[in-house]
Amino acid sequence: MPHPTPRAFPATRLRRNRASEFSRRLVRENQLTPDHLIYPVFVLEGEQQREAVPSMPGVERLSIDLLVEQAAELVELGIPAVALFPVVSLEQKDLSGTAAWDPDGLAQRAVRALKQAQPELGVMTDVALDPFTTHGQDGIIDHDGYVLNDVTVEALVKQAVSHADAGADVVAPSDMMDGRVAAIREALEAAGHVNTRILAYSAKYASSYYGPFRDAVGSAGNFGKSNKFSYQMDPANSDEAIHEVAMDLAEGADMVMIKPGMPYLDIVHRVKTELKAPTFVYQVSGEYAMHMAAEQNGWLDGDAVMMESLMAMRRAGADAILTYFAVRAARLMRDQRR
Ligand SMILES: NCc1[nH]cc(CCC(=O)O)c1CC(=O)O
Ligand SMILES: [Mg+2]
Repeated sequence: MPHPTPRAFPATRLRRNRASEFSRRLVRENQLTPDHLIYPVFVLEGEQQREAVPSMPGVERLSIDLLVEQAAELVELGIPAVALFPVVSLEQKDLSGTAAWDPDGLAQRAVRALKQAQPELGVMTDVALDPFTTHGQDGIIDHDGYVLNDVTVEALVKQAVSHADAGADVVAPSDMMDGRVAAIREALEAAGHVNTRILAYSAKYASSYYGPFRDAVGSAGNFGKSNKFSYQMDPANSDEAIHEVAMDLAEGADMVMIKPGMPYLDIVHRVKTELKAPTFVYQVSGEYAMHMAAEQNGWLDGDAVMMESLMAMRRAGADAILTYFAVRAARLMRDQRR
């Protein structure tokens, strides 16, 4: 599209507005504030437990008591929500991930503790079986290791309802089974949870950028050399993402997610412009790890590329961003306002 009133140089000098900070601010087309951030956290059993994740410098797994302390800072910083990822021991895992819908499971207890301590902080839960299966797949497998769709959906429904029963504000199926949003929505309605939001990981790609996350939740070891190609999307596809998102919206999703982030911003842009629904993006563990590695080597300015990467997601059309940088970015924004 040509500019509606094309004018020639020197009547137009595009550098004029860039000449001062005040005019750069006035013509800035996109904003990034703490309102746009969601903080993913890894939850551990026990008390006063804090474990570093080596492939994610600066990220720690926390026991519920320490997570509750962290939640106070999130509220103070103006971050609207957390996304919980439980880390359970191998003894609690089995072939079908039955610990996932235990009403007193780690995620369910974490939800209750957070909602009690910080009622205004939105709590999102991950609906998928991978933290709870011995094989590390997101669903229940047959003898050949194929993840069974409809059997898995039944398990996911139990998991999602148990999260809502515990007080989760948003359940976020990240499993990529077909039909799970409709099934979860129906069960939530039947259970009276009419305002529980569903954030559907609608276009989740079979990405190698998830490596550090699998270290963090301890699903990597069991997972070994297998992959998730039979349910997560092929990175070569883009129309298919529109199809996935449209279906999840039709099934009752309130918000949709594109994942990973920076390598998939074309998808974020298409989804937002074509479907016009609340569109979130996940800056995943591998993206975080790359930024941190470059920063620690002195190769990139960490704060600057962090903010640039987040703004790029906003510019592409993301309404909110799940990012391990949420706290660091919100602290930086607070300090810059002072
Ligand atoms: N349900 C699995 C899940 N939920 C979030 C992530 C990745 C998040 C990240 O890399 O930060 C994954 C990884 C996977 O599909 O194996
Ligand atoms: Mg789908």
